[in-house]
Amino acid sequence: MSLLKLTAAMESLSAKLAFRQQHGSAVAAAASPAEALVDHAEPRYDIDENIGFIGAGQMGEAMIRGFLESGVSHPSRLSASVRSSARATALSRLGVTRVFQDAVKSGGAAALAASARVIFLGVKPQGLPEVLAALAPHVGPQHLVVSIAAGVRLATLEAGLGAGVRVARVMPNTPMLVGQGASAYALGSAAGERDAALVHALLSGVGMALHVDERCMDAVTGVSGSGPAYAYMMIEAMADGGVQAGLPRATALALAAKTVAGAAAMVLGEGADGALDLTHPGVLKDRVGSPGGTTIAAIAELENSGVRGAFMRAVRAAAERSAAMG
Ligand SMILES: NC(=O)C1=CN([C@@H]2O[C@H](COP(=O)(O)OP(=O)(O)OC[C@H]3O[C@@H](n4cnc5c(N)ncnc54)[C@H](O)[C@@H]3O)[C@@H](O)[C@H]2O)C=CC1
Ligand SMILES: O=C(O)[C@@H]1CCC=N1
Repeated sequence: MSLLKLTAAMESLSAKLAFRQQHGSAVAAAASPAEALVDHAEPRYDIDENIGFIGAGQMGEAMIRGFLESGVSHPSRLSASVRSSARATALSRLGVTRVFQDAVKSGGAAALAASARVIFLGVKPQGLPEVLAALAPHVGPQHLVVSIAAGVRLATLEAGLGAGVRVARVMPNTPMLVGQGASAYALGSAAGERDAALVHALLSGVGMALHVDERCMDAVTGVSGSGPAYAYMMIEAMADGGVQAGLPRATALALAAKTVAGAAAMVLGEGADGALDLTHPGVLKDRVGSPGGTTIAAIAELENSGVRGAFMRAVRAAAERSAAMG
C-alpha cells in the first residue's frame, strides 16, 4: 500500500470514527444512512494488507471481529493459526477461511507467514518464546510482526525473531470488538514511518490508538489493557446497588452500563480538528452533585470506602505484574 493510499485510508477511518463517536454507533454495519444503502457484494475494506493472527482467543478474536465489523479489513485478507478446531470453526463463521494449524507443532507459523504481511501474535506471554522460535525462520523484510502480549518487550521480540525484523508492541483491549478499543503501541528499532502509519490505521479503525514510548507500556496495560475488567466490576456493583434499592435486574444493569458509557463519552470530547479534547472528570463530577443532595451523599460513601485509592492500587498492581512478566 502506498503512503498516499494509507493516508487516505487513515483519513477515511478518522471520518468514520468521528461519525461513530458522534452517533454512539459502535460498529460500521450502517456507518451512515447513505452507506447502509450501499451494496456490499464487492469486498469493501480500508486496509489493503494481508493480516494474520497466531492465536485467536479472547483478544485475537475481538481484534478480528473488530477489523471485520468496522470495515478495516475483509475476511479474504485475514488468516490465522489456531490450536483447536473450535477456534477454526468460529473463524470460518466470520468468513475467515485461511486458517492454519498450531504455529509451533504443525507448521502453522510457516503457512501464516506465507499468507500475511502483518502478523499479530495473540498467544499468552508464556507461549510467546516458542512461537517466536517457530516463526523466526519464516519472517523477512516484507513482514511486520505485532505482539499484543502483556509485558513482553520489543527487545525480546527482536531477539526472538532476529535482528532487522520490523516489530511493534501493542496493548489493545477487548472493547475493540465493538469498535471502542483503547490501544497504545510502541515500535521496534527496525520499524519505520510506514509501519507506524499502518499500525495506527489498524488500531484507530477499531477505537483510539496512541503512540507511546515503550517504557509506558506496563502502565498502559494497568489502565486500558486490564481496565475493561475494572469497569465491568463497577457496572456490576452499581447494578447490584440498584437491585438492592428495588430495581429489576435488567433495568439496573442497563442504566448502570449506559451511565458509565455516557460519562466516559463526556470526558472524551473532540476538538474541531478531530483531536481529543478531554474534560477533567472532576469538573463533570461537580456538575452532578447538588448541595446537600443525593450525589454528594453517595460520593461521601465512596470516599469513606477508599475507592480512589483502590483504583490507583489496582492499576499499579497490573502495571507491576506486566513488568514482572516481561
Ligand atoms: N484478554 C484481554 O483482554 C487482553 C489480552 N492481551 C494479550 O493477548 C494475548 C492473548 O490473550 P487472550 O486472548 O486473553 O488469551 P486466550 O487464551 O483466550 O487466547 C490465546 C490463544 O492462542 C492460542 N495459541 C496458543 N499457542 C498457539 C500456537 N502455538 N499456535 C496457534 N495458536 C496458539 C490458544 O489456543 C488461544 O486460543 C496475551 O498475550 C495477553 O497478554 C492484551 C490485551 C487485552
Ligand atoms: O490479564 C492479562 O494478563 C491480559 C493482559 C491485559 C488484559 N488481559
